[in-house]
Amino acid sequence: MATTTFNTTTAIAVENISKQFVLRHTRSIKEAVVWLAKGRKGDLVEKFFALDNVSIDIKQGETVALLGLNGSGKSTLLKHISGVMLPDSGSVHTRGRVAGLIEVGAGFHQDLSGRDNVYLNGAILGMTEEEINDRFNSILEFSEIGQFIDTEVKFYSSGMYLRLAFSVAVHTDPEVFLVDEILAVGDEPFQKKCLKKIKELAEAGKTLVVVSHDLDVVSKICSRGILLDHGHVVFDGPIHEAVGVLRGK
Ligand SMILES: Nc1ncnc2c1ncn2[C@@H]1O[C@H](COP(=O)(O)OP(=O)(O)OP(=O)(O)O)[C@@H](O)[C@H]1O
Repeated sequence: MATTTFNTTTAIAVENISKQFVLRHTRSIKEAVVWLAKGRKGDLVEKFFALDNVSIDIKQGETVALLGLNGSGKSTLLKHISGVMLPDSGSVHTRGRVAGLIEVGAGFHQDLSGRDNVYLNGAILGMTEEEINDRFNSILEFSEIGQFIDTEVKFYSSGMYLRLAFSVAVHTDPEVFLVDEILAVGDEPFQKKCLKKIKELAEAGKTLVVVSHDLDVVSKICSRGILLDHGHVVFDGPIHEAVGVLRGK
């Protein structure tokens, strides 16, 4: 059994986590009747491991890419690191403020304006009202939302959500920054701006965990690659080697 110790240089310690989900597929009435007739023996629902005994130790200031084919468990692992999902077994410890973009619109209230959502989202991410007041103009400027800041966010496009959510997240001054594939909904100039900001965070010694299928981009911003396959870590090492393994080289 792998063990990770949470020492002073550790930013994220994932220890032996497992997560099972129900394999959702429809059952025929016949299958349900047979199951009932047999006295409800066995499981009518099938489960599978989205993460199977995963352990990772990420040091402060490391830039890490979670790689793998569709459904390999990358987003599930990132959600465990962010704390929005809890493991069935094992534990996750993080040091300092964790922020980032896991799902577009998460932490946003549909009926509130962009402005109110900046305060709501900022508070969820651990900023005080004063901190948000001080940074509000900078948040608005980075997002380029302009006059739409007072529009209810239910009328925002997915790119506008992303702009505001990313802008709030980077302004929380996080120790650990997490980014899922969602940058993809931004237009090219905004994506470039986000990547520049992500690089700045890395250069400032922040810890970065990125989920992406864009192997060229992750090769530029990350130094370590963790490759997942069916919920298992199958490779953990330098990014260029990880990309090579994934590409079958
Ligand atoms: N809430 C959920 N309930 C049931 N199954 C889920 C849930 N979330 C994820 N899964 C399943 O867990 C597996 C891993 O999903 P995950 O989103 O972590 O993969 P991924 O590596 O990020 O994939 P992709 O590259 O396609 O985004 C998939 O089979 C997915 O269908």
